[in-house]
Amino acid sequence: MKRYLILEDGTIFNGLAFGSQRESSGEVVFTTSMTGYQEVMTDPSYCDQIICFTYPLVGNYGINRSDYESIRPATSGIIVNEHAEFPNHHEGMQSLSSWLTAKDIPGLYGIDTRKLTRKIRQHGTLKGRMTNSIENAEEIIKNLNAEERITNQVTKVSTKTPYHLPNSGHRVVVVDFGVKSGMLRELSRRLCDVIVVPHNTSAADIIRLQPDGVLLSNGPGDPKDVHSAITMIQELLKNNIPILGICLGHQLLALACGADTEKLKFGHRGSNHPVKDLETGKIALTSQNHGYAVTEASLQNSELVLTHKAVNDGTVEGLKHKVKPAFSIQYHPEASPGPQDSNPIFDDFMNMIKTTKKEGLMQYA
Ligand SMILES: NC(=O)CC[C@H](N)C(=O)O
Repeated sequence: MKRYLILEDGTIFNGLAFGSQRESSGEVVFTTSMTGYQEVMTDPSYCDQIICFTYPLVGNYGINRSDYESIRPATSGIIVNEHAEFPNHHEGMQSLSSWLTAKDIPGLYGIDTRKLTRKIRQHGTLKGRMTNSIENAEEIIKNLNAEERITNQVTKVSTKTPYHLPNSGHRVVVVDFGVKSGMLRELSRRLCDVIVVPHNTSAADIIRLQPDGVLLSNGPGDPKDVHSAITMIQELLKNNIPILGICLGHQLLALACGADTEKLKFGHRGSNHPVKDLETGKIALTSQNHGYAVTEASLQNSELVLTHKAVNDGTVEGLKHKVKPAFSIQYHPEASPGPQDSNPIFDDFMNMIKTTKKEGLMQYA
């Protein structure tokens, strides 16, 4: 069956359908990850986005039990050059195509994904619609241009109720803005007693749980949509609760500390983004998925210090608080998918918790 991608600038890509028959719209973004498509598709930060994979063949090892980053994928659709109909891997449970059908996610294949990627790089991310016919293309293009930006995706993907992953170590409250399972896995590996709470939980409710530390998770959309998080974070800082912010969590920590964020032209999505640690001069290859970034110039008026920078475009990748036990990074130390270079970030968080506990700085009232 034919399927089309119609972009807001009027471009139409003709391809073929796989997965769900449903038509859908979203912000069209590209990822340069060469493997790890299951982790990418199930990362809640892709909510309401259509993901174009630049790697030409996707699906060759199928879908398995262990690579989920969330149970309910939130992506609006995927675009590949070619998908493997007959995957081959000992852990593979089903093909990409049958999984997309089961999850009601539309797929488009057989288009020149290099051309689409170049277009996004030149123009910036574009709104698009995956359709099964182009009869109404003009109207669709008009609607795409008239549509407001999608907002408040965090409310769609955050847990509605708190849940507990009991263990014997530090108690870490994870504020779920769309958390990837990889972050929970990394905390559990370090024996943390994890309590995951909804995105709009107040500081008072978090403090009542007597956390040794708080992780502000990744999540979809514009950080400026997540108003309730700002006062929550400011209160936690006042009480000296150790904080690690990752991706959206990093952007929210920045907003709470007086810095600003901006939308990047086409963002960073992939598993090969070099990031420089400004203290050590070392470069790590990192996994990334973000469309917004903290504005470097805005750090002047904030309580934060720049710690990491992207090597490719010089944007802000890491921050730490001048006096409070809090730091944050824009990339993904849990990888999933991607290189493990930054995994010690979770150990840095554990050490910050230990020091703050030893100094008896946390206030729970
Ligand atoms: N992965 C994330 O947390 C992404 C953060 C934010 N939604 C952005 O696109 O920049």
